[in-house]
Amino acid sequence: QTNNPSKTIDYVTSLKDKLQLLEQNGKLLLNNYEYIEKLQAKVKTLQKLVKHLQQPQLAAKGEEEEFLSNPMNSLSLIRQMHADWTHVEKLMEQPVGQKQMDYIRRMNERKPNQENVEQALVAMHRLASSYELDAADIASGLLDGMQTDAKLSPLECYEMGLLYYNGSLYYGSIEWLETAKELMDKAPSDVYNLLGLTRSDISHLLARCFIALDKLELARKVLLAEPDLSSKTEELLEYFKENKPEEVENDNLIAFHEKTAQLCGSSYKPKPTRLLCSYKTSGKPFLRLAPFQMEQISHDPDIFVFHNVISSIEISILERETEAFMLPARVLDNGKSVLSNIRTVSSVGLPNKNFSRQLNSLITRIRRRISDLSDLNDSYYYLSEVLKYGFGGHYSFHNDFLNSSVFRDDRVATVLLYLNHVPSGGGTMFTQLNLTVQPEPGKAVLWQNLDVETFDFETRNEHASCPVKIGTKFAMAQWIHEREQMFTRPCLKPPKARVYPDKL
Ligand SMILES: O=C(O)CCC(=O)C(=O)O
Ligand SMILES: [Fe+2]
Repeated sequence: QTNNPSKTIDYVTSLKDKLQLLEQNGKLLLNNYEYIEKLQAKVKTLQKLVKHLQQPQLAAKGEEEEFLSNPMNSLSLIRQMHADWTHVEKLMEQPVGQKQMDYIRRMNERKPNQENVEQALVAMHRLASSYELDAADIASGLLDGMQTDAKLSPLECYEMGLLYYNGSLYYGSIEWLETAKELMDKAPSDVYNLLGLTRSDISHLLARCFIALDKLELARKVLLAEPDLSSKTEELLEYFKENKPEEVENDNLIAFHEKTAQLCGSSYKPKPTRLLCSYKTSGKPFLRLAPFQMEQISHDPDIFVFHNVISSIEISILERETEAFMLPARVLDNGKSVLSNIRTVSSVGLPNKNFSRQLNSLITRIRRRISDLSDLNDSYYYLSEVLKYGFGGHYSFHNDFLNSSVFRDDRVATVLLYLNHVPSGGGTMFTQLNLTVQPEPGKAVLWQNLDVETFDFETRNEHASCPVKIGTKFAMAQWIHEREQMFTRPCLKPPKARVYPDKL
């Protein structure tokens, strides 16, 4: 399916993987229509036969003796009883839809697994918790003030409730379970039953949440209101009390920066500034020919935004050619790169020897442009990354400096280049500056990770990627290192705050 064998399926981020799911669902549907047709054909044949075999019954009704005294009727009945029912039996025994059954079994291997579902549930949790959204709103398609025509069914709401229950977050669980119940009551359907969820399953778990919170009366009320459970209420309560769930901490359900809703949410408005927009023509000589539109969005620390840094053709080449190489991104933890729920994005490091020459040379051109706009020197052996965030995808607040004795050559600045429009969410928020930059294709934002003069850590530029609400976020990050600046930007004062351990 892809030209990179190590590519893992990512249903949350990758549109391609999601499209494939939709396609598979379509194929399963067709397969099932075929199965239903086969079943119907069998039913029809059986009906025809049975109707035929009903004839003696109809003819004899009320006049059985007279009917049987007629030799033709007797012969017919004897023959029919001997032979015809055997045919019916044979027909009944004939298997139906084997081919379709084999198909659905074969498709099992390609279905999302429990882990995939959990990832999607956690992504939804990230949206709910960072944007302070209600379960009922989300379920009805309302995402942070934006009404969409998508909805959740009681089945998904129940799964959310279960996720929180298993992470010992009982209030969260109760909210989702109550939503599941309301949805079920509003539009009752035996489909939910057939798919394995009954109203009493929900009440059951709800009561367990109340017991875990020592709210016995509420638990009793829930059980008494459930026809299937009411007679067993006291018994169940006893059992739940004796078998309270263990306290479990699920790292995936971490709390978010308290400013996320304010800085990333739909009500965020940038503060008016007196800062200027201009064309950047100074610096590298090439800028006199092709200046960048530049906006200063923060002063002390200085943060700049540049427009039209990359063309839509270049963006589509980047997108098309990097897709197959994207893998869940890692963060540095004590010098080691590890997977972590503080950064949920797919990425690929650049340049990459597996890329085509065309792509690598495009990346070199983009990096030269980044170097031009930032007045900083870059070198190909420093990392940059193409990033793709799916729904709920985020990067928790952090600084980009490495502060590690292993990497003494620290990151002096970051340029983040946005490659698409994100319909909702996905901004870059500067948590201490109360500032959020919203992605737009071709827009770049430049901030310093080290103080311009002292090369000390610029902690005020702590930032985060807002969880994506709708759509995906596609971007490229370029971290620029201090060593390359050695001859153009001498360190005026030695960094004071940077204390590295003596030994590597
Ligand atoms: O995607 C963003 O907005 C921020 C990304 C970022 O901070 C990083 O990758 O270091
Ligand atoms: Fe960062």
